[in-house]
Amino acid sequence: MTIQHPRLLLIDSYDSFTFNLAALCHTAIPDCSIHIIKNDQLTIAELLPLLKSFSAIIIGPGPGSPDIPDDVGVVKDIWRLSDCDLIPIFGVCLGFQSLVIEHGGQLRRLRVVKHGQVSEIFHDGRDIFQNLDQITAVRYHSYHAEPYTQQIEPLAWTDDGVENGSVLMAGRHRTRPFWGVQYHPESVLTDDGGLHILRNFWASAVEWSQKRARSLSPLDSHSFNILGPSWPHLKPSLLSTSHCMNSVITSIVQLSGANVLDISEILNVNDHKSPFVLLDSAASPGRFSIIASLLPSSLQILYYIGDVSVTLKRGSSVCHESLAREDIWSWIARLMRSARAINGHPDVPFWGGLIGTLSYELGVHTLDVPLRNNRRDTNPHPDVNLVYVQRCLVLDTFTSKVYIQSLLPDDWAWIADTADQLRTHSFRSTEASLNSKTSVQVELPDRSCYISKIKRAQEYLQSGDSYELCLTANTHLSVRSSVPTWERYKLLRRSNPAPYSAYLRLHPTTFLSSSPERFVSYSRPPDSFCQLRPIKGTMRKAPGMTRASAEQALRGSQKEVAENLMIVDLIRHDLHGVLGLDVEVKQFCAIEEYETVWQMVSVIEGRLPAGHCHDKVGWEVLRQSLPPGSMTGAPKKRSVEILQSLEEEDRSLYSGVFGYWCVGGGGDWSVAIRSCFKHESDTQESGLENWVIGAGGAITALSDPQAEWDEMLLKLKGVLGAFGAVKPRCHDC
Ligand SMILES: C=C(O[C@@H]1C=C(C(=O)O)C=C[C@H]1O)C(=O)O
Ligand SMILES: NC(=O)CC[C@H](N)C(=O)O
Repeated sequence: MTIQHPRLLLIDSYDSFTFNLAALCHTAIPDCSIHIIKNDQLTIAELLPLLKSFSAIIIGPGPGSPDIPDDVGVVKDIWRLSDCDLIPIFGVCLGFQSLVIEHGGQLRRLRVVKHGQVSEIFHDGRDIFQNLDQITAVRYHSYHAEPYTQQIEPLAWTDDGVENGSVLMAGRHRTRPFWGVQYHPESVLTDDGGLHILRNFWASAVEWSQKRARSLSPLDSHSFNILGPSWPHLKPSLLSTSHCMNSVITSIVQLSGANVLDISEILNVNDHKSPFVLLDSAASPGRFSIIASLLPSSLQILYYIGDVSVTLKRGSSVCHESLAREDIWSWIARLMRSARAINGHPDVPFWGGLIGTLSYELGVHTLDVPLRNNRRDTNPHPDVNLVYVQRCLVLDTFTSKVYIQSLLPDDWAWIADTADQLRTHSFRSTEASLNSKTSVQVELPDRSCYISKIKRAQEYLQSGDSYELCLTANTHLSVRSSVPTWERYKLLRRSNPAPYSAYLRLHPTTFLSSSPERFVSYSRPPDSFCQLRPIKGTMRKAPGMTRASAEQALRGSQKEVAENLMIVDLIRHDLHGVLGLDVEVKQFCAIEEYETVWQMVSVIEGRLPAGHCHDKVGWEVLRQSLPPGSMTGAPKKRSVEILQSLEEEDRSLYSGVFGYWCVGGGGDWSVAIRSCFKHESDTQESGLENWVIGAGGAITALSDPQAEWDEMLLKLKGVLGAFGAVKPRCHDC
């Protein structure tokens, strides 16, 4: 066996932690290359001839049950390898359960399922636990395997006390080179039980292979074609940077007291017939606010999933450009490649570029999960709605500097004119008020129906199909009022100021946001790195509640930390999938204060390997990571399928993202929550505005249905403030 260049085959059962496991193997087994296949990609007959080119197989975790053939695919057959095909195998969670039950062990459901929980693992220091002290490790499982069989030797346990008693945590086959662990070695909170165990497995695998004089055949090109490139594989399109053709011109005005609302009004936000976009850092930790000055000729890009063309609007002129063989993501990337610009001010995150929204279903579609058949009848909103911004103002709320920027050649006259308008304007605090004639009807989700969905979600958690499900529901508002949407936004901003606030009037949709959650931001090359800031854990700001008590309630809660941990692990996987090895959790479960709630926020960062940089990398991360994990649950694909069956309507803009892609190469996209949106045809036809507000929360096995209903209402309440709507009743808010 060639130990210098080991080759691993990692079988993925559609889990959201697979790339974390690949990264751990890469660290544990120096110089190894890893090929990842799905468990239904090859039959055992197709796989067998390839095995001689691999040093070992890793069988990953996954949703479902090891005794359901569709859930494990080829894994079931792998244990039946004949002696001459034998190869060392290491199974994780679902992979381990399969190992045990295929060798005579019993599969049982845990009485109390363990998702995202840290447990002490006991072992007697033998075999793959050699040289290890007691370890703590993260568990994501609903089933466990009982090794009442001659063939499996138990190696580790945990003690769940009255909940589940002693639960098998690791074992090996007595005669064949098969090992496995029930816990997750790749989780960010697993200690030495992660890296060390894989190193020990590898040492045992090498020893076994040497004893058998097993040699490794080269991977021929035919096999390579079947398997695809090894991980980490950076897409060739990520390895070159476009040449910059365009230049940004900037002028800076120092204005004490400048506020984003006044600036928007100077830039004609009150002309409701025209599009307008504002990305507003209305609260800490937000810093820059971006206000576009759109032209009648500004390009608007609209796309509905399923369309073969993209709709391009410039004022009243509309045309359709065929996507030909491209998808919408590559089409946009190509547009931005030609728009690449230089020379903008280095302190300013946005110099011009695309601003707008991407729907939740756009991400669902990327995951290959079927959408509702009739979606276009019930959801008229575009799945992509972006405008190309050539002129904009960026307000640095920390320094009160306003950066006036243009991508148009020699646009100095507009810049000078705008600077003059700002200098002569007397800034005041623009107040919004509700028109007393406003009448609002609020159609809340039905409580008993929502609670029964929470219970159904929990059944999926019990059956091992998901570890966490972010269940949501839409609230519909019928508003008869003469309050323009801009005034409505000001009300929202006042009642629920948030770091990722936004006013996006992008016909046919108007979207108002008071989101606290950044999804992904990426800095401009050459130092491009990506940052994700998932939120899980929400606590109402009750009078007298201090940061310390919020911390105690959130960080001290096993349930809340588990919810957050699952999403952190999922996002690490999403990032490892695009960027390769360099992914790090920079902040775990910190408490942040917002206007009406405390939130628990983690920060995960990643970058391309040294020497590589590309202005498309952030876009690629976005494409591969939608919908946001915090809005789906884990494992993402199965969770999204379940949510599609539980939720009655498209989420549409809610749970998607909004933000920008700057011509300088950076970008920033926030999660579209605590937001509302409406379609312009509603108002035109009936004089009634129909607004939609989505809200929800992560359901885990530990969730109390009533508390989850209350949490959903709490999130909703922040947005209802913009409508002066009768507050929904809940026990706790
Ligand atoms: C589902 C929503 O929020 C999501 C769920 C959270 C939670 O479960 O604590 C927190 C932030 C969001 O990721 C929402 O605001 O509607
Ligand atoms: N993480 C996993 O692989 C979980 C395995 C299985 N779905 C269970 O719940 O037990």
